[in-house]
Amino acid sequence: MKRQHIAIGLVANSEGKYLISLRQGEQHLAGKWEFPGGKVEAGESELEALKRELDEEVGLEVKTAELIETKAFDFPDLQLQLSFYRVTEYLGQAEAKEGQPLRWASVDELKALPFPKANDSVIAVL
Ligand SMILES: Nc1nc2c([nH]c(=O)n2[C@@H]2O[C@H](COP(=O)(O)OP(=O)(O)OP(=O)(O)O)[C@@H](O)[C@H]2O)c(=O)[nH]1
Ligand SMILES: [Mg+2]
Repeated sequence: MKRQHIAIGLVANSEGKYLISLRQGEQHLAGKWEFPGGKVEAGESELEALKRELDEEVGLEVKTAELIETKAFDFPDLQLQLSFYRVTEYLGQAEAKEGQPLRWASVDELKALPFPKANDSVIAVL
């Protein structure tokens, strides 16, 4: 099985709250909250994927981002390599472009909401 690379964006607003959305329906890990992001496609860098995914999912234009953590995470049927980026500069107003529930959450809220297991360590350092 091939390890799937995923680029994920941590976007904070002026109140220090982070942008999250709810995984739904048919999606892997439906019912969990997540930071916007998705699969790095062939020929794309992680940063390019991060920019494309945040535009497609939440309508934000990422200007600059810094890698804060990368980790491998395995499910029985799926192997992931997750790269978490802190988005340091962006343009636009967040909107749910794929109809997904979208909200801003404080760090305390992040700690209380259900996230995929792979997110534990990155939430802990916020
Ligand atoms: N976007 C995102 N994915 C996460 C997070 N944590 C985590 O384990 N994942 C996992 O990483 C994978 C990301 O895939 P995705 O479903 O967002 O990919 P995508 O946007 O390209 O979706 P698509 O397949 O609908 O085109 C999923 O298996 C998801 O469960 C997170 O915080 N954000
Ligand atoms: Mg996605």
